[in-house]
Amino acid sequence: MLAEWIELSLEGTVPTKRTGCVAGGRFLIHAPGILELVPDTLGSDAHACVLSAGIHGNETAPIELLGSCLARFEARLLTLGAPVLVILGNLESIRRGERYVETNLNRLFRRELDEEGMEPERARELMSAVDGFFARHAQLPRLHYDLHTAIRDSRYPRFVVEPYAETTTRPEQWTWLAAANIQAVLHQHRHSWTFSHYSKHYHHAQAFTLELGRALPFGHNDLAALAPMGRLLEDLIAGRKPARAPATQMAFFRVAHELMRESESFRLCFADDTPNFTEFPPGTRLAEDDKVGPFIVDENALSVVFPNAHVELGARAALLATRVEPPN
Ligand SMILES: O=C(O)CCC(=O)N[C@@H](CCC(=O)O)C(=O)O
Ligand SMILES: [Zn+2]
Repeated sequence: MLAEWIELSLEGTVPTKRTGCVAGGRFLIHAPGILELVPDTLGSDAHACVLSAGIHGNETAPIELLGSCLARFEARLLTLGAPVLVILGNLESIRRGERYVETNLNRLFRRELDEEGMEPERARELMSAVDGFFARHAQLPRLHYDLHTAIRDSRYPRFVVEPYAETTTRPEQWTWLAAANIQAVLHQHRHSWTFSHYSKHYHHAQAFTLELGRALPFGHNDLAALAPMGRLLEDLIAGRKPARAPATQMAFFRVAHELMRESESFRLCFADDTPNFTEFPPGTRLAEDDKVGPFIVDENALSVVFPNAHVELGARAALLATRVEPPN
């Protein structure tokens, strides 16, 4: 049943059997694309884990990765030892293979949200699912990995975005991520209303957006490159202590500026296929916008992440970051 859950969710089929047994516990289907796994017994290092994918519909590798973890339950190669909320975010955009349908779901995760439409409705449903899940497992440390892939190549193909919030990231997180072959970390400098930010800001969870390579259609992903990340997910699901590696093997960056698309005239002054983390020296003209004028790199070199001139008006068109020391 679990192995088929992703397919059934994408078909829009609500299974008649919404609860049942898995190795080490049971599953509950709360709504399309929202599945909770409840263990009979907690593992020695159990966290309450939210694992989400498909917040952007064209980012398929994380969906395949979660699918292979679920399939391992069926094969009894994995035993549940922690409560896990598995989420497929934007079902209609996954069906269409598009980033979003009407608006970017990953900018809507705030409790004051008053917009109407498919994505705002889904954001409210997902926020409520996360609230209920963390309330049901309040005795456990909270964790949320929101799994994505990036539009373009990257100097660091696998990296995480650490959302901005008052809660600090526990040092062990860096060691788990390093062992999972994450190559870089980008600290956000302000609130961003993404899904991982929601769990960190409102629930004080250890939370990240994980970028796991490039966005490709189903069946074209290199899951071998994600095997260490698959092992980290399986350790979390089993409630085991994950493998560790020195945090210093990752490169750390902090966002210094955010380029916003303020008008129709906005354009980036570098090639569309410029890889993430490409560094531009002082004096480089990075963007032009009739409304706010040009953006020119001042005295410190800046690395560009997620450049996209075609975002909605008022939305983020790129993050500009500087290299920083690894946390102690
Ligand atoms: O490759 C891109 O340009 C976008 C990839 C992506 O979807 N990234 C996330 C990052 C979220 C964050 O800032 O934590 C997004 O833009 O939503
Ligand atoms: Zn994404």
